[in-house]
Amino acid sequence: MSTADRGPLRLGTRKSLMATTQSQLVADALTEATGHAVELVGVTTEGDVSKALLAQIGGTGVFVNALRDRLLAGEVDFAVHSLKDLPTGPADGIALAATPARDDPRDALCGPCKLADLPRGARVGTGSPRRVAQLRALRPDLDVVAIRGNADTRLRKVADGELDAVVLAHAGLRRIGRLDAVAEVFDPDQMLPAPGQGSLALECRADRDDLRALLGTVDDPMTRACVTAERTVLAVLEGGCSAPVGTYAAEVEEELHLTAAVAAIDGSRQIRMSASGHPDDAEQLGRDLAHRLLAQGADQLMGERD
Ligand SMILES: NCc1[nH]cc(CCC(=O)O)c1CC(=O)O
Repeated sequence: MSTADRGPLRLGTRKSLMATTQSQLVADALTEATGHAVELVGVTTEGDVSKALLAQIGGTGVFVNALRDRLLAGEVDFAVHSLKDLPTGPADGIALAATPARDDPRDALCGPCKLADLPRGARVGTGSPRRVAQLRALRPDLDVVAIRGNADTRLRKVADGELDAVVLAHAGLRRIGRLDAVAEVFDPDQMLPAPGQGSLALECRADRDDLRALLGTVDDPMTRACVTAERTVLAVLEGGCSAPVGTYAAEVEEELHLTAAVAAIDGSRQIRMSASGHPDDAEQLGRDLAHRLLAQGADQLMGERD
């Protein structure tokens, strides 16, 4: 039976506002491009129910595995993930069918003022070692507090006065309609985003060639090149989404320009490097840059915890 005979395509998604919003965006783009109706199927993942800090429950895969299980069981046709939540390793039987055009990949400070204007010792919340390390490098005096929960919950801690500010992904804030909370968008020179941040991933079963072709209609090749370079850095450094690794790849005069940094969690040191190459060589570009970081002592920096 071909895809066209099955009725609406079933899109597996997490149930948070951010997830359903980005899934609906993809659904609409697919319907527009192919004429196929798409229906959202909400799935609860381990990352949605666990109260542990992401770094403690292992990070990689907690938002993703339940969706992949539904794909493999044939209960949904494809899934939409935030690409930065996807582990870098391949998943058996699963294909990355498309990476749509990327949203703003940068991090944003949400609070009453810009980072430089926060008072000494201000309490700033984030659960990500990458953001912790870079915040401490920028403002060693801050009290950086570990938090988790969805973006709305984190913003509420600022509104309630429990925290002075939080750092969140600009793309996610836009998707939940909360750009009003943004006081400052960090330039990648100040804070390098997580590999794949701001980008979405469409996955389906690897044996569904019909679906792979259909989903490929919303793929953006330059986004794929950028996130491939970024995620290859992370893979070579053997870090998950909770590693203190920041990356940023973008098209500059038809070349792919990649910057990556590894930071000590206490903010005391950072190793940062850049490289350029052809977008077709994105993986090689990422691999070479990661090896240059390792040659400068990146693995030792990442091993340090406080
Ligand atoms: N860690 C959870 C997560 N996964 C994707 C996003 C934001 C949206 C994106 O990067 O595409 C977020 C929230 C955040 O980091 O602020």
